[in-house]
Amino acid sequence: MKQPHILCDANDVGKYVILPGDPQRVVRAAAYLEDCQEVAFNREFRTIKGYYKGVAVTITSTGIGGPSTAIAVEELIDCGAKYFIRIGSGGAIQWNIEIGDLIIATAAVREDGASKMYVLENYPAVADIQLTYRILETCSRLKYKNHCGIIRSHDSFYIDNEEEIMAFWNSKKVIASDMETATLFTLAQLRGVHAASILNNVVKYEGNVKDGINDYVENEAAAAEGEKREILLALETIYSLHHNS
Ligand SMILES: O=P(O)(O)O[C@H]1O[C@H](CO)[C@@H](O)[C@H]1O
Ligand SMILES: O=c1cc[nH]c(=O)[nH]1
Repeated sequence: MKQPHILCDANDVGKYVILPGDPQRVVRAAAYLEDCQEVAFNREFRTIKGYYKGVAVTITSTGIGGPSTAIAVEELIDCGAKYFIRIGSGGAIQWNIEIGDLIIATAAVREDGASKMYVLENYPAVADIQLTYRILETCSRLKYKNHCGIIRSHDSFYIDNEEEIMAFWNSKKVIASDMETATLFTLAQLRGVHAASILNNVVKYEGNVKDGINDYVENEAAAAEGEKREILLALETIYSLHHNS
């Protein structure tokens, strides 16, 4: 039976799933797969399947935010998915993180609404330790610069008191923001599947949040390189997992 939102069934989805937010990132990731085909594209949920060095991989976009991520993850689990690696974009909140650097989340502050519908706020949103460790090992083998730590997942991209919030989380040593990881981690723990999250940093501040942000710096080439790296890191991790577990 096809799932109502992702429009996939068990024949379309493998054990290993990569989760970008953006449906266009699915298309860019397809370039790294062999025998790749689009399985479905409904609303924000675009799914492709193919092989990376002979290992079956599914890639599904979650759209932006917790609600659509929860829908995608629930339906993918129903189709048989067991391992999830988010490949997102994020905004650094520590100033040593450059555009295109990879951020590997150990846990996420639950500022999302979706995970709160599942379980109390004091339940932690933590990454799967073994999967995350394998990502870190793969990252050092590929010699990709990375920052590993706690991130925060929020629900509102545009807010009035953003600098205040950034300064607060900066002081708590939280390293980046995104909008999906907390929902993914919470749900994966509750459903007994494995989840990890890699973000490509797309934001660098001019000035310092504590003294006032002057501007955001953009660097499209570095951001594109970061995206390429997070795709390859996820694929190489899956390959390593498949052959060594
Ligand atoms: O690029 P993706 O994976 O969508 O991730 C980030 O980008 C979106 C905001 O622009 C949010 O979904 C945020 O988490
Ligand atoms: O600053 C950013 C950039 C990407 N995604 C976010 O949630 N925040």
